Amino acid sequence: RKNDIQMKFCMQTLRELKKSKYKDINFPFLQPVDYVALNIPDYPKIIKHPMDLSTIEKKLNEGDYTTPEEFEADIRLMFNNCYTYNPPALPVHNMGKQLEKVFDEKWKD
Ligand SMILES: Cc1ccc(Nc2c(-c3ccc(O)cc3)nc3c(C)cccn23)cc1
Repeated sequence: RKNDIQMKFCMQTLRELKKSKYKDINFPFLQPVDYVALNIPDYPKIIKHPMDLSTIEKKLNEGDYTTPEEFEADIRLMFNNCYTYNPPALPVHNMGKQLEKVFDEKWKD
C-alpha cells in the first residue's frame, strides 16, 4: 500500500545517513548523545528532546511513525538539537549541516 512504500523510503533514507561513506560526518548522530562521556553535563538542561539515528531506526522498526512527516520531524529534531547545543564554531555543528544536506538531497526526491 502507498503508506508502506512511504515508510520503506524513510528506512532507505535513514540507511543512507548511516553509511560508512559518511563516517566522518555521521558519527555524532549514530547513537544518543553520551553527555557523560563527552563531559557536557549541561546537555540535558539545554536539550529537552534528544534524538539520534539509532532511536529513529528503533521507532521505524517498531512502527512508531504513522507518516513520513513524523519521521522527518525526528530527523530535523536531531539536527536542530545539534545546532542548539553546538555553536557554529564547533566542527560538530558543521557535521550536522553537512549530514542534513545529504538528508535534504535524498528526501526531496
Ligand atoms: C565540550 C564539548 C562540546 C561539544 C560537544 N559536541 C559533540 C557532540 C554533540 C552532538 C549532538 C548534539 O546535539 C550535542 C553534542 N557529539 C560529539 C562527538 C561525538 C565528539 C565530540 C564532540 N561532540 C562535545 C563536547
